Amino acid sequence: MSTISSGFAEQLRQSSISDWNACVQHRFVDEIFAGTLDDAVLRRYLVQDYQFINRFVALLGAAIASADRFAPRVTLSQFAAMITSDENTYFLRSFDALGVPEPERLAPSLTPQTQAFQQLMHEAAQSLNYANCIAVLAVAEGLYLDWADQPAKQQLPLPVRFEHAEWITLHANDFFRGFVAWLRSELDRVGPALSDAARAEAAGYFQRAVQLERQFFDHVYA
Ligand SMILES: Cc1ncc(C[n+]2csc(CCO)c2C)c(N)n1
Repeated sequence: MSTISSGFAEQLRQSSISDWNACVQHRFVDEIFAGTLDDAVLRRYLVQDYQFINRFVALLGAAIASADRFAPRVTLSQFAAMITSDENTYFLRSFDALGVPEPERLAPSLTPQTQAFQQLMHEAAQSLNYANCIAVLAVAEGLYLDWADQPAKQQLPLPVRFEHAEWITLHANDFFRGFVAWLRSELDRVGPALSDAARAEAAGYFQRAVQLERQFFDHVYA
């Protein structure tokens, strides 16, 4: 790694900076803040995104299992409890508002982009390697914090519809800020102790995740 002035988390982000910024500045982000997102786009996005949660919770479980000490197990368990309760209702209420029928909520046909992301989360979980798991979590969470919590966007009034407004506030709040800061501090903590090969492996997971995030945003417009 070339940067000496920053920790492992920031080195990883810099290694994917063009895809990272493309996500933060994506058309989807501008449109959800403006409240102008096309319902068909939002619907494709939410239907596919809802299929994340299953593998995502399994990935959290693998991070809990592979952590090197008790404190991170507690933090990750508390986060798992939150996302398996509060977040679920946003999807269900949005599906009601958008008229998404039951089969499409529960078992939609998965796009290649969704399948690729599921596969990545599955591989990271199966590796039972804490740095790999945290690298993928740091993208899935950190990128969402960075698009939702931009200072310039926070000046704007929230969009009127809850489907837009709550998807922003779910990812721009103090609890989520704290969790993302903790994920980054975990990467900084464990990164320096890794072998070069293990650090490269974790970096590979991180970079693949950022690429897939970008493709996921793009593909709901296709
Ligand atoms: C493609 C895609 N990438 C990341 C997230 C963000 N995310 C996934 S699970 C989770 C935890 C609960 O908020 C968060 C923030 C997403 N929704 N969709």
